[in-house]
Amino acid sequence: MTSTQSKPPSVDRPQLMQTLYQQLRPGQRDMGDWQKGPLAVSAVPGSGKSTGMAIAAALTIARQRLHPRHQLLIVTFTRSAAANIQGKIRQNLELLKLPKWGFSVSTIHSLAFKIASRHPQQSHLDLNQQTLIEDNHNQRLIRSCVEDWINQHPHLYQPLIAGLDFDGEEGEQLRRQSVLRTEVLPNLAQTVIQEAKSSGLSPDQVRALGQQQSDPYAILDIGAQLYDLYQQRLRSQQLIDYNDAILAALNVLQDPSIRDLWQQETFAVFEDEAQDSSPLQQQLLNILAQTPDGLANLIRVGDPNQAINSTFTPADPIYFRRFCHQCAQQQRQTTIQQAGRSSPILIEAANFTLNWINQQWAQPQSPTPPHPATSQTPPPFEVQLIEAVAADDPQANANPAPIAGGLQLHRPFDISETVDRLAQTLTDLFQEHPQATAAVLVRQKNQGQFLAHELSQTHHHLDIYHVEAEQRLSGIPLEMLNLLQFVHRPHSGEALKGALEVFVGRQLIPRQDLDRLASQPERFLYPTILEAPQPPEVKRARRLCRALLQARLELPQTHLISFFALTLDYQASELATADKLNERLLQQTQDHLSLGEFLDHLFNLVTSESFDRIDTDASDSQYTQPGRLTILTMHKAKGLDWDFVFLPFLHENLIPGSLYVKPQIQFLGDFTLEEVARGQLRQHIWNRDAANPEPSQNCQTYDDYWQLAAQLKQAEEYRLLYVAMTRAKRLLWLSAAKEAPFTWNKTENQQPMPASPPFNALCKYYPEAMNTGYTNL
Ligand SMILES: Nc1ncnc2c1ncn2[C@@H]1O[C@H](COP(=O)(O)OP(=O)(O)OP(=O)(O)O)[C@@H](O)[C@H]1O
Repeated sequence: MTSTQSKPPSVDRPQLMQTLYQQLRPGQRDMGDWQKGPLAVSAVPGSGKSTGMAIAAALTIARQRLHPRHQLLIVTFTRSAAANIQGKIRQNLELLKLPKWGFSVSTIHSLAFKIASRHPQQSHLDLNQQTLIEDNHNQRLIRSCVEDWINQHPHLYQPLIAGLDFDGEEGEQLRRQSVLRTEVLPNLAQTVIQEAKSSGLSPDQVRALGQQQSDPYAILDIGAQLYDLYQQRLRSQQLIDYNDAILAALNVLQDPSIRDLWQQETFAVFEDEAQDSSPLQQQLLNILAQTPDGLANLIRVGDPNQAINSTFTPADPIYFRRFCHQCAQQQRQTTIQQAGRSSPILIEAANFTLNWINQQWAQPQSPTPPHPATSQTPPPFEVQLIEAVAADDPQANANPAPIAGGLQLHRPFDISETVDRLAQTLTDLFQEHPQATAAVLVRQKNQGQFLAHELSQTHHHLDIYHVEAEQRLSGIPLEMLNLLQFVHRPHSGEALKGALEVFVGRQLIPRQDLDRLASQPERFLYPTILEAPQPPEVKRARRLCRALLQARLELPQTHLISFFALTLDYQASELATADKLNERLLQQTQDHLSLGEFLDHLFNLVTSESFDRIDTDASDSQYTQPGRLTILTMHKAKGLDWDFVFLPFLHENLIPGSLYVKPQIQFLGDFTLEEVARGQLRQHIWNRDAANPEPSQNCQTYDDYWQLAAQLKQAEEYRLLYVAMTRAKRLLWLSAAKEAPFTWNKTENQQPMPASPPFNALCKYYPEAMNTGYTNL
C-alpha cells in the first residue's frame, strides 16, 4: 500500500460547519452562534425550533469536540420528539463527518431516572425493587387514600357533606358522600399531589401553607393529608411516580462530588418545548448546566403562545416567560419570528387572531369590571407575530401557495350540514391533490367520534384515520375491569359508578347524575313497586347493569369479557382486542379461579402497561399519511402539520368556554376544591420562585381563586385555538354551525349556538373567505 492510499481523505471541517450553518435561517442563527451562557429562544409556530436546535447541537459538538464523557444534553418532552431530534442531530453529524456521539437526547423523566439509578445509594431509588406507577394504578391508589382519609378525619369530612346548607335528608346525604368519595376528593388529591410534588413541596409544607389561608373547608389541609397518605402508600408498596424520579435526581445532585461529576460530563443543556416545564424540571436542568465560571450553559427553546397544558398538568409557562425576561435583560434572548410552514394568508389570519384576542382581553366587553384579585392575569399571548421567510430561505417550498383560497370560513345551518360541506371540500381537494395531507382537529373527543361516524356512513370513499378510536383500544382492559368489578361487588356504590361511567363513555346512556344512582345501589338495581317511576335514562342504565349481573349468573367466567364487549357495542377491532385480552387472561389464570382472582390478574395487566402495546403502535407519521383524513384532538395535533386543516365546531361554549361547576357538586359552593387548591399552591410557588418582586395575583377567597382559574382556562383555550390554526400549511377551513349540540354526548339535541368570538372577528375581517369553495349553497 502506498502512503497516498493509506492517508484518509482530508476533511475541511470548518467548511462543512459553514455549510451546515448556512442552513439556518436568520432567527435560528443565534442558536448556531451560541458558545456559552444562558440563551432564551422564543419562537413562533412553524419556525423550526427543533430543526434549528438540531443544527446548533451538531455545530456545538463539532466546536467543542464533545464526546461521551463531556457531552451535550438535549431534553424534550415526549419520546417521539426525542427520537425525532436525535435523528436530525445524527444526520447533521454525518454531514460534518463526525462520529455520532457527544450528545444524548432524552425526556426529562428518563434523564432523571438515569441520574437517580446511577447513584442508587444516594437516591434510594432502585428499579429492581420499585415499580413505576402507571396512571390507572395511580388513580386507584388515590381512591384508596380517599377512603382512608374519610375514616381518619370525620371532623373535616362532615363539613364537606354539610356544604353550604344541608337539611339532613338521608338520600341527599348518600348522594353527597358518593360524589365526595368518587370525584371531589380524588380530584383534589390528584391536583395537590401533582402541583405540590412537581414544585418540591412536601405534605408538611402544603399543610403549613394551608394554615396561612382563609380556608373554611381547610382545602389545603385536606390536600396535605391526602398527599401524606399517598406518599405512605407509595413507600409501603415499593412504588414511585415520575415526580419521585426528578426529586431523587435532585437529591443525588446535592452531593458535591456527584454534582461535580455530572457537571463535568455535561457541556451544556438544550431544552425544547420549554414552555411546558415545571419548577423542579427547570431546577434539575439548571444544576446540570452550571459551569465552573458560575454561568449556566443552557439554551431553552419554546413558544409561550403554545402553552396548552398548564390548566390540567403542573406545566406552567410563567417560568419560561420569566427566563426569557431575565435573559432579555442580559441581551441573551432571541425570538424566531420567521416561519416557512404556512401560506402568507394563513400567517396573517393567525396573527390577526392573536392580536384580536389580546385586545379583547385588555378591554373586556362585559359590563362587569375585572375582578380585583385577578386583574394582573397576563393576556393569553405574548405579542410575537409570525413572519414569512425570506426569498432565499433554506426551506424547500417555504410559505407555499394557498389552495382553495387558503382560508375558508363557514357558517352552515347545523352540524350535519357541516359534515357535508367538509366532506365535499375534502373530496374535491383530494381529487386534485391526491398526495396532500389533511386533518380535522376537534376540541372534544366526542366531536371526533361524531364526525368519524357520520363520514363513514355517508362518505365511504374517504380514507379516515380516527386517532382516538385507535387509542380507545388501549382503554379496553380498563373498561372490562370496571364492569367486572361491578359484577363482583354490585352493592358497592363505587363499583356501580365505575360501570355507569363506562356506559356514559360509550354513549350507551346519556350523562346524568350518576352519584344519585350509585348512592343506593340496591334501590337503583332493584326498585320496589313503591318507588316513584324513573325517567327513561335511569331505566336504561338499570337494564344494562342488570344484564351484566344476569350474565355473571348464567355464563361461565371465560365468556364474560366477550359478553361485556357485545354489551358495549364494540366495533370489529375492539371486539378482537377484547378477545385477545380474554385469551391472555385465561392463559395466565388457568381453570379454576374465582372471579376475585381473575380480577386481580386483570388489574395487574391494566396497571402494568404491558397490554397497551399490543395494539397501539401509532406514531406521528401515521397521523400525516398522504391522501388520508386524520381526525384528532387539538391537543394531540401539537407539533404536527398538514396541508389542509379543518376546525369544524368553533362555538363559544367550548372556545373559550367557561369553567363550570357540575350541579351535583354545587352544594359545596360555586367553585371546585381542586381549582381552589391549584390556585393557592400556584400563587405561593409563583411568589416563592420570583427573582424580583413582580405584579402578581392577590387571591384570598374561594371566589378569587375560582376567578383566577377561569381566566387561566380561557387564556389556554385561546392558545389551543391558535395551535390548531397554525397546523395548516395551505388551507385552513373553519366553521361554526348556527345550530349545534350544547353537549356532544347528545348530538340529536341541537340548539342555536353562538360562534366562538375570534371566529366572528375573522368573518368580519375576511368577508371574502365566507362560505367559499362550497358549491351547493
Ligand atoms: N433552516 C431550515 N431549513 C430548512 N427547513 C427548515 C428550517 N427550519 C425549519 N424548517 C422546516 O420547517 C418545518 C417546521 O419545523 P419544526 O417542526 O422544527 O417547527 P416548530 O417550530 O417545531 O413548529 P411548531 O412549534 O409549530 O410545532 C419543518 O418541515 C422543517 O423541516
